[in-house]
Order: sequence, then structure tokens, then C-alpha cells
Amino acid sequence: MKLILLLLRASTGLTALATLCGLLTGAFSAGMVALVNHALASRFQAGASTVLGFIVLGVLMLGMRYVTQVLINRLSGEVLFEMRVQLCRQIVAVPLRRLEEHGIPRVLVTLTEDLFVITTALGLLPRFFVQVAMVLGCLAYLGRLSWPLLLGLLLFIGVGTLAFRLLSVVALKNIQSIRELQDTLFKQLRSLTEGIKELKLHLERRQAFLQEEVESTSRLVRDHQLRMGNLFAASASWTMLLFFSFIGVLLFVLPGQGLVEPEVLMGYCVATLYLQQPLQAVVETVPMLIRGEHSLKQVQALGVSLKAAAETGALPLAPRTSFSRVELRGVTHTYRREQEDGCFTLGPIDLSLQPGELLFLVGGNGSGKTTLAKLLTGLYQPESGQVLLDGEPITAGTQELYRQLFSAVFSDFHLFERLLGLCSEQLAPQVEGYLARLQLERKVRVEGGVLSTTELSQGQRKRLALLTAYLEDRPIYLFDEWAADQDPSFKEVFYMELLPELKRRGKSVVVISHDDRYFHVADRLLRLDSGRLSSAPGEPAMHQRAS
Ligand SMILES: Nc1ncnc2c1ncn2[C@@H]1O[C@H](COP(=O)(O)OP(=O)(O)OP(=O)(O)O)[C@@H](O)[C@H]1O
Repeated sequence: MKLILLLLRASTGLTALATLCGLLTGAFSAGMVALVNHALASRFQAGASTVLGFIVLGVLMLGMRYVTQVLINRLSGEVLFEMRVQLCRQIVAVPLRRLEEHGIPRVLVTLTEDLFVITTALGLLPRFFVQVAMVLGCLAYLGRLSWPLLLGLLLFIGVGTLAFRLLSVVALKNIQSIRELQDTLFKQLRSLTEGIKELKLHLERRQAFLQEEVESTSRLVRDHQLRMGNLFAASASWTMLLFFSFIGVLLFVLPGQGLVEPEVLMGYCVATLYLQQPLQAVVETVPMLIRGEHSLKQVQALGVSLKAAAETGALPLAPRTSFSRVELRGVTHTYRREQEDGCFTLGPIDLSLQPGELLFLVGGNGSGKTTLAKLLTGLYQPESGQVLLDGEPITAGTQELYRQLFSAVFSDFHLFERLLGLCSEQLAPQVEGYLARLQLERKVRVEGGVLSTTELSQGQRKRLALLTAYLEDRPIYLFDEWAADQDPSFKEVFYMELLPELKRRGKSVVVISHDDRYFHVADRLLRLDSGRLSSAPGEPAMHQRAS
């Protein structure tokens, strides 16, 4: 079982210890059955030694059971912690484009649903482990009482297990379907939260969304889950039916045959009835463990595919604080669409960037500006062509170092509530100054590196993103339609004060903009048209230095 292998990998020593404790629990359990049988056989005339044995065995059995569960709990907690952290590390290490292709909903299902199922399965494992040990202990005792009868019991259990296995295979197909549906459901739930305003404002859209999307997918998930639950319930009942048939044979068939001594038969009845509780618990736990195994496979598959795609370069010890020249030579990128004929190709792009330069990148919607920004900042790797830093081509090994040259605010930026990775104490005076310049001093405070609020207007949130970029103090700045949400007076501040000031500080600044009123501020203006770059002759204040 993969779940147990996972525990073994986490700590062979602890797993071995837990197994030993589990086996001892089983042995004490078997001893308890033997003792109960002995007490019954003596027709309630048991001596003091039997009473003492009962107390000692009871304490040992419960104590060992507790230790086994504590050990497995500890192991499974450790495994889950490692899995979560590792998966998050792998996600961050994967090239952005690969992650976009993989599909964010799929990653989310794995990070939430699958990890939840594994947590539940691992949580059941200690109990499962102890119950299995008790079953084994009881079987060993039954074997000591009568081997032929044990073989009979095993035959019954074997037939039950076989049927259980067959039904499980069918149930597993349902699990796979449920997973695929859950990917879809996640997409729809994202639309629900992100599109709540559009849904509230339009009754027909809301009804269509709820009925045709959420309800229909949820119904399919419900039906598959119901089918799976019923299959598992049927297989568990079938196993228990066989078990009770065996008890029926013991009680009503064998006594008349004279094949087995009455004491043995009575011992068997008591032990088999005792066995029923752990056996039932095992049978009921198995479906959840199967689901856990399936989810674990998904997590591992995602982990493997992410690992295979992960960037391999070593992490730089310290980011570079300066550069002489960044160049893109013949760089291209293509978005391939599986379901559509068309695909979008950017490039080949030739472009260079120097310190203290203010470059505007302009062009119509969908012309490729953001894609070029992602290539320039090292978020996408070029399909062909090269990116060079100070004449040296960027390789997989230097990609991470290269990216640390940039501070960027993309149009779909994310605002973290803490100034992560920035030494907040030393920066406190600067933060206050920047907040005042960004006209946010009365809205936001930063205490201990935490923003007092991010519940702001979109324009104000963008100013906070700009604050973070200022604090990063990298040699190259990139703003993707940053000013689009700013009021006219702050647009003026941005283009006429903030950008020239960054330039004066020797920063290289790339601005993606549609604000043609301010194009004259640029040292260089490059225009993208259907993925092709051209310097824009005739644009105001353009310096003829295309690359
Ligand atoms: N993640 C993606 N997957 C597939 N195709 C994409 C993706 N992102 C962008 N595209 C395609 O690439 C083209 C260029 O997109 P890009 O975002 O670079 O344009 P843009 O110039 O920044 O547009 P806008 O001014 O509207 O922001 C678009 O036509 C779009 O169809």
C-alpha cells in the first residue's frame, strides 16, 4: 500500500516500532480472547491468577494500542507536513508557462481536495493498523484452536475479499470521474466568487450559471459519489454476510456432525464474535484508504510532473544590484491552442535595455505586450533566440539570478498582506515616505512588516504594489498598464514625477501603456503589432535607438 510505503519512507525506525507495537496489541488481544474463553470454559469459577491475567492483559492491550496510534499519528502528521511543503515548493519552482498549461484548477484540486482526502485516510490509518493487528492476533489464536476451522474461516473471508476487490475496481472508476468533475467544479466555483457582481446584476445569467453549470456538475459529482458509496457499502455488507454465515455454520451445522469438539466450537464462536468488531472496522475503513491511495497517486503524479519541469538552477545567494545591458536576440514565444486552429506567436524580438533608460511598450489589445514582458523578466523561457545579460546568455542555471534583476507590477498583480522577504525594520522610515508620496498615509499603516489593510480601491491597491516594488529596489522596473486605474492627477504624478525619478536613480524602466498623452516622456517607444515589434517612427519624443 502506497500510504504505508509513505510512512516507511518518512521514518523506517518509527514505522518498524509502530508495527511492533501493533503486533503486540494483536498478541495481547488474542491473549484476551484466550483468557475469556478459558474463563467461560471454567464456568465462571476462574481463580485469582485468571483475574490478574485479565487485568494485566487489558492494561497491556490498551496501553499498546494507545502507543501504536500515537506513533502512527506522529508519522502521518510528519508525512502530511512534508507533502504540503514540498508540493508548494515544487509549484513555485515550475516555469510559469508550464503551470498555466497544466491548469490552475487542477493544481487547486490537488492542493485542497486531494490533500484533505489523504489527511483523512492517514488519520484513519492508526485505527486501521490496530484493528488489523487485532484481527491477525485473533486468527493466530483461532489457528491454535483448530487449523481446519481456521482454513474454513479464511476461505469465507477470501471469497468476501475477492468480491470486495471486484466492486472496488468499479468504485475506483467512479473516483476518477469524480476527480475530473471536481476540476470543472473548481473552475465554476472560481467564476462564482470572481464573477459575483456580474451574477448578481443579471438574473438570467445567474439562473443559467447556477442551473446549467454549478447544479449540473454538482449533480454529477453527487451521483458518482452515491454510486461509489453504495458499491462500497454493498461490498462491506457482502463481506460481513459471509462472516455471519460462517458463525451460522459454527452454531447450527457443525455441532450435529461430531467433527469438532464442543469446547473448540464454543471457543471459536466467542473468538469469531470478538473478531467481528475489528474486521468490520477494517472493512469500513478500506474505502477511505482506497480514496486516499488514489489521491496520493494524484499528488505524486503532480509532484513528479512538476519536479520534471522544475527549474534546476541553483538559488543565487544575493541578487545583483546592477547590470550594463540586457538583450533579447531573435526571441520567440508561441501559445498553442489545442481546440482552436489559430495560435499566437510573438517575435522574433530584438531588443536591448540599459540602465537609466525609460522605455515605453505600446500596442493594441492582444498584440503581445504582456507576453513580451514575461519573456523580458525571465518568467517565460524563449522558444527560440536568446536573452543575454551583459553579453552572457541566460541558461537554466542563471535564470533565477536573472529574474532577481526585476521589480514588476503586472496588470493581474497580487498584493501580499506582509512585506515578505523585505527587512521591514530597516525599511520603516522609507515606507512612511513612500506611503506619503503615494497619498496612502491616511489609509494604510505598515507595522512589523504587515500592511494594516488591503481592503482598498483597485487604484490604491496598485499604489501599494508600487510601494513593494520601490522597496525591492531592483535595477529594472516593469509596469504593465500600472496607470490604467489611477485618477488623472495621480497619472500625472506617475508619468511626470515617479518614472523620471526612477530613471534619475539609474533604474531601467519598461512601461506598458495606452496613455498616449504621456508617450513623450519615454526615451524610446516600441510598438507591438500582432506579436511583431517595431520602433514607432513619428511618435513624439522617440529616440531612434530601436535596439
Ligand atoms: N495564457 C495564455 N494562453 C494562451 N494564449 C494566451 C495566453 N495569454 C495570452 N495569450 C494570447 O496571446 C496574445 C497576446 O496576449 P498578451 O496578453 O501578451 O497581449 P497584450 O498586448 O498584453 O494585451 P492587452 O493590452 O489586452 O493586455 C493574445 O492574443 C492571447 O490570445
